Amino acid sequence: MPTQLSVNLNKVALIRNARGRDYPSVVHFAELALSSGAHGVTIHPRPDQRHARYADVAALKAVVAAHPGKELNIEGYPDARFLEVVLAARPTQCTLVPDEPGQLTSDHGWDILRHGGRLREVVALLQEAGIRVSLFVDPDPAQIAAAPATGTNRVELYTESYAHAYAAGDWLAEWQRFALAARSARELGLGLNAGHDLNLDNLANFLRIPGIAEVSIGHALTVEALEQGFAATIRRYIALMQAVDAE
Ligand SMILES: CC(=O)[C@@H](O)[C@H](O)COP(=O)(O)O
Ligand SMILES: NCC(=O)COP(=O)(O)O
Repeated sequence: MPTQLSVNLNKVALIRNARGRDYPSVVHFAELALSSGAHGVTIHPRPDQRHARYADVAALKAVVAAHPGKELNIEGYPDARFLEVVLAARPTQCTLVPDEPGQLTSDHGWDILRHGGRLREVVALLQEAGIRVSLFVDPDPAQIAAAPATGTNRVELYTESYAHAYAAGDWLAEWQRFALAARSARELGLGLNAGHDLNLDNLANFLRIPGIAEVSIGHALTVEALEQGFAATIRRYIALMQAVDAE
């Protein structure tokens, strides 16, 4: 099956929150993402709600429901508030991430060997509600080997180290580490997702690893959209101002 793209809208939400009104609208950008061919949308509400908010979950559920076959993925740390919101909305997928409350961004995968018992309980709770579960993991064969005992459907490989190596021009060893981790996951019967700092430069090479079901991409995708639209938008402003001057 071809790899699916889930567009992470956290950074759209971050800009929205800067002005205290619904502009840019996360719902509107979800519509744009889905109607442009993305298979799904992702948000990662954090406890401080500095970008995606818990209230966005239900709003996005409604948008995705209007696009049959498309998916909503909610990422986050499984504290009581997060689980309450996710269980109420029943997204297609919930990706559990081991974040600290004030964390700038996700920077490591689960230590499943240590937290497997708790993860098993949470995975079961979410699956009983019909939600597919993915666990955010480092490309570490020992952690991946521990994942099936939690009952999780998938793992999401945390790709920051690959993205960093790719940007430095020395990616082969890191790519091989991910390829090996991916193979272990596949052999254990786990579905495979990947994400963090993937972008238009590093993605094609990464996808030569077989069996990646889904990539979720947000930060770079938002910056790339800005870069690709910025000059054209400025030209429209200049043209508009010149037209007024010429009146
Ligand atoms: C789990 C993961 O890698 C993404 O959720 C990423 O952390 C994006 O979150 P931020 O937009 O908060 O950095
Ligand atoms: N799960 C990763 C994700 O949703 C997006 O990460 P990033 O592209 O914002 O780094």
